[in-house]
Amino acid sequence: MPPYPGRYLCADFGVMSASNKHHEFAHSGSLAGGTFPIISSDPRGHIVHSWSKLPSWLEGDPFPVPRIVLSLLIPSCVTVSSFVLPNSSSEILYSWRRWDLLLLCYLFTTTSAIIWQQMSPFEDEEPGTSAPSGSLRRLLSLLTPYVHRFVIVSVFLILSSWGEMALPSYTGRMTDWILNKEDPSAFRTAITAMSLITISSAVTEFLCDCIYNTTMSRIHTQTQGQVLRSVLKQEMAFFDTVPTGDITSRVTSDITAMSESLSSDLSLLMWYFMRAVFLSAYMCSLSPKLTIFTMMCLCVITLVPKVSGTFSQDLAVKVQESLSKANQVALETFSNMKTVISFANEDGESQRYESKMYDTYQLNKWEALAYGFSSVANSFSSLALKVGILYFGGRLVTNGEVTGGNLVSFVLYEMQFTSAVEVLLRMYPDVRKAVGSSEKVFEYMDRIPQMPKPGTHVPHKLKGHIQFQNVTFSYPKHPNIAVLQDVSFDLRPGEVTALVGQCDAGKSTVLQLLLRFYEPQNGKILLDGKPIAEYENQFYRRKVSVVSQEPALTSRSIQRNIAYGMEKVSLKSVQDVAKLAFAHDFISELSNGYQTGAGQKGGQLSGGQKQRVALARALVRDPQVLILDDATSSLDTETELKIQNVLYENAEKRTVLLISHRMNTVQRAKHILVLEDGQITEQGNHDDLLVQRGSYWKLWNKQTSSFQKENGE
Ligand SMILES: Nc1ncnc2c1ncn2[C@@H]1O[C@H](COP(=O)(O)OP(=O)(O)OP(=O)(O)O)[C@@H](O)[C@H]1O
Repeated sequence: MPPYPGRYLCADFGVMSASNKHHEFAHSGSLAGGTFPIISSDPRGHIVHSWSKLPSWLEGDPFPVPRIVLSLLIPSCVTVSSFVLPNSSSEILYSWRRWDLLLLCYLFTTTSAIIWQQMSPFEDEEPGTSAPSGSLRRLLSLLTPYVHRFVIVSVFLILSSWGEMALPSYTGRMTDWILNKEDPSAFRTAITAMSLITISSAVTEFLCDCIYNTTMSRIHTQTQGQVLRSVLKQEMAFFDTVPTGDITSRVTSDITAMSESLSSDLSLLMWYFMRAVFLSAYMCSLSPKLTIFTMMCLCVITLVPKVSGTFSQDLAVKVQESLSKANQVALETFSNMKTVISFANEDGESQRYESKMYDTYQLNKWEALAYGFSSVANSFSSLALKVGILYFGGRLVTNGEVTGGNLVSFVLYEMQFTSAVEVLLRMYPDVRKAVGSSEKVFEYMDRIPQMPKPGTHVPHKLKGHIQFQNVTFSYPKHPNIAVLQDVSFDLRPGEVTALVGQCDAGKSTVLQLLLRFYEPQNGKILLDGKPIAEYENQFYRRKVSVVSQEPALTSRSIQRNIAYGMEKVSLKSVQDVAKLAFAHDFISELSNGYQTGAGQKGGQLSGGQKQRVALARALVRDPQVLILDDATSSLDTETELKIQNVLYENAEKRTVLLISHRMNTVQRAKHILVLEDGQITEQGNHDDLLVQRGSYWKLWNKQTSSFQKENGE
């Protein structure tokens, strides 16, 4: 099935079919063992896949595997010996004195125990990671909405796989007819039937491929959108702790690897599983003994890819992590190009990138080695299987247990089956690798944001009265450092309140809490008497607007930057707010006016221009609460004064919080809060605070004296 044709040209067997049956076998083995996933989330929001390892009647048994293996020992030995030593089944029960048989039994027991151990699923120690089989099931769950299409695909799949059995079946029959010198017309009929069935099989395969691939493309697109949506819903702490390179790599390359696995590997899995079912059924009808022997050999050789696959999957995860670290360096460098150039650190950044890439190269070498090793190991085990099957098949022929024609058919089926296994063994590590890629994607997709449930409150009228009540907060990255301690204050409607303090006092943190980027550990933040978390998100973000010191603009037109996040805003409204923010004049002078692109991160505008565009962007929403975090720091004194006038003159319309380092911008504020080491130490108006001769007085004196010095007064 495209994009992987699903047929392999084997030198010795001609065109052979491949199968993913082994993969399915391994997982159905774990199901047979009574395992099933339990999905829950830990307190940090990570999805945890845990596994109930054994059925309830076996839980609490400290030695379940040896016990089960020992109980199966004698029947297993009898079964094996019936193949190896014909007519000795009963004899073996009384032959424990024979060292060779005893050795054979223990050899079988050990092998069974190892197989059992290997097939039991992994337990998740790490929160947020899912077991490989869990990921596979999760991959399959993506297909659920398209179940009706898969029903059609399955029907075509069955018909096509069944049709493929015609060639070996009719070849066997023709052999019998030739050997028995039967009617030549029967020979012609057989050839016609065989051709018709094979052509029908090819047509159904084509239809199956078309439906399957269109469905898969749709699933790919949807998954990519789902992951991005899920990432965008995460709380700010997630973006603080997870590097941007990591997130980008998950949303782009990991999803591509995962969808490739869905479209090629999963298609192979389905296709060849069905084929293997038909092959084994036909083989069983011809010689049950030889079929059982083939299956038993398959059980043993599945160990090889299982072991090598686990190793290369671990390596694949490490390579991905290492690559994402290198990407992070490149991303950081490109986004800070001006800093890199101004400090002439191009070589330093190149070296940093090269050193990360060197780490990836080292891991890649191990990965290549592991891949080579697994290929060789798979080839050897496949060779051993072929020899074994030919040996026992030959014995059955000489014993006369199957007819000549049936033997030919059986050998043809068997060759398809073994070559399918051979291809499967070769691709098994790749499948594991793809499943490995999907683990992190699902980790992001299933991550529950650590935020309270979104609120629904949408009042008709909002006054804009903000209250901080005994708020204590530390950033998730440093949970032991309280950035705000027991902070209480009011931002009253119709007033400009200023927040001042030394660097690192926690001023911007107040803003971040107001914007609901983080949740305080203690205390409440209320808007008109209701906790801010109870307000509907869109409504809240429209009513509470912020302009920061370094506003982030996007690479779209200035008009669209001002109207960012709003659906229908006329050019006239945009121009009106731009005039209020004293941005209209400079925008009109640009080559394309409001349609001029702002450049990446607003890079084509100066710091002051960016701040004015950001102010217009906040004002266009007509917010009830406006927060300015050093928002005019890059403006010249004259423009800053003009903007201040606008704010103070329109103060009665809304609640304004002014965070500033420049003391001259805050002195007109009705209420001034002084923040020191995360605590409000003084509050009042400018004159009251100067009289107190406290921290505010010191800050004021410091700035005015340095201003006087600068002006030579
Ligand atoms: N995302 C974050 N994760 C961890 N710690 C942070 C984070 N943001 C700020 N901090 C820390 O919180 C403290 C207060 O920072 P904040 O930015 O609120 O101070 P500020 O008063 O606004 O400083 P400035 O005036 O220099 O902007 C600082 O020690 C800072 O290192």
